[in-house]
Amino acid sequence: MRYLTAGESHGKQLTTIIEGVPANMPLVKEDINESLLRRQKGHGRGKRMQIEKDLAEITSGVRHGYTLGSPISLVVHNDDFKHWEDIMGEDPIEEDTKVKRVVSRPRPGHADLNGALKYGHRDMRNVLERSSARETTVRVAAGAVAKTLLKQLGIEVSGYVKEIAGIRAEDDHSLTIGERQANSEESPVRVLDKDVEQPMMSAIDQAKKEGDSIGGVVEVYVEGMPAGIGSYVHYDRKLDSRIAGGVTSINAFKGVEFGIGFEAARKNGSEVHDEIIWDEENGYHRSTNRLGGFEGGMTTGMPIVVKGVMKPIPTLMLKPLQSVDIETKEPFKATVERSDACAVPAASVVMEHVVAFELAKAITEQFPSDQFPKLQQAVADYREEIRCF
Ligand SMILES: Cc1cc2nc3c(=O)[nH]c(=O)nc-3n(C[C@H](O)[C@H](O)[C@H](O)COP(=O)(O)O)c2cc1C
Ligand SMILES: C=C(O[C@@H]1CC(C(=O)O)=C[C@@H](OP(=O)(O)O)[C@H]1O)C(=O)O
Repeated sequence: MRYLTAGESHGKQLTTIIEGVPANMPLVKEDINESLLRRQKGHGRGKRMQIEKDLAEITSGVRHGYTLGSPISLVVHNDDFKHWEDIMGEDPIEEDTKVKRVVSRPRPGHADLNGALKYGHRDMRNVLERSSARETTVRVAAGAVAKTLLKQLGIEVSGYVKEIAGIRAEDDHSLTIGERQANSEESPVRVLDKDVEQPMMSAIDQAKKEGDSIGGVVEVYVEGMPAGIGSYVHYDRKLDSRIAGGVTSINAFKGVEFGIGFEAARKNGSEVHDEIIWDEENGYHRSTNRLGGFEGGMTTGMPIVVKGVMKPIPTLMLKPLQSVDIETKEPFKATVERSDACAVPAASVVMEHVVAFELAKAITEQFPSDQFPKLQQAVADYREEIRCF
């Protein structure tokens, strides 16, 4: 499976084309829209989310509720486009109108300056429209298709917030994945630990009041992946590496950890690795899951636990950072009309879907996947084979 996305933040629409989804898999647009709605929620979002109501239109690849095996294309319209039609339209405009609207002031922390240098855009709107995290809408839509596939193979993926502005949620290891999903859905900051919900919300409100922004850490938890998915034989088939690449490709994500992550650097080997045990009912498994479900680029069959760190939002409402106008070379301090103060809760939904896509991709590479019922059978057979191995 693979996908591409197209679309600008204030353009007409966002599009994704997903290739490689097996034929005859049940898929309805409600599966996708539920995910899109979840991404829009979360305390700390700015005014844009009040304008948009993200809904996916399936424009190809699905017929009567089943996939065809042909590319699936999904479209999400930007409701904000109506306010930007004259700026974002495709038709040529008068030269003097154009000059007045040029964005010549790169925002620190964004793609603006580097993108302008690379593509030669003197109007940095040409960069910022595409580099915006608005694109994560259709990444979530593609991930929702992946989640639908995984769910029907008994694999569940859940994303939630672990930390905002240094306030950390305690992990209750007894929580099932169903409880993780339900609890995060109920929380305005998508956190499982109720004790930190209010402090996190207050930290977001404080940052908003000060016109500043905050970041955090999100976690994705996966249950039901059989052992041995991915590969050790080549760098580009290692599944943990693909997941890490996917996670750091999300706007504002700066790092990834599996299991105890960076903490492993401060521990002895005896405190890091997971001992192997076996019993008749479950086959091979581990007494601990400190490595977060991966060894040698492959799943161990234990839950996958992966964290991503999101930097604070770069656009600051009342504390604009210094930059340089590329036309005048004069320094300036950027003023803005709107921005999110914290998008960590929304980003946990994005990461959930990005991880789901990598997992579905790995599964469809490893098993025959032209026809969904055959894929289901192959995965079931493999589960039995490794249980008895
Ligand atoms: C869900 C989500 C919402 C975001 N909202 C904003 C925002 O309102 N304002 C902003 O300046 N950056 C926002 N960002 C972050 C920027 O898109 C990102 O920092 C920028 O594109 C530069 O990319 P980089 O941080 O990965 O280098 C958001 C990111 C995500 C994942
Ligand atoms: C539109 C979304 O997020 C946007 C991501 C974003 C950025 O710079 O990344 C900037 C803001 O856009 P605007 O300037 O239009 O207010 C966010 O609202 C979204 O998540 O759907």
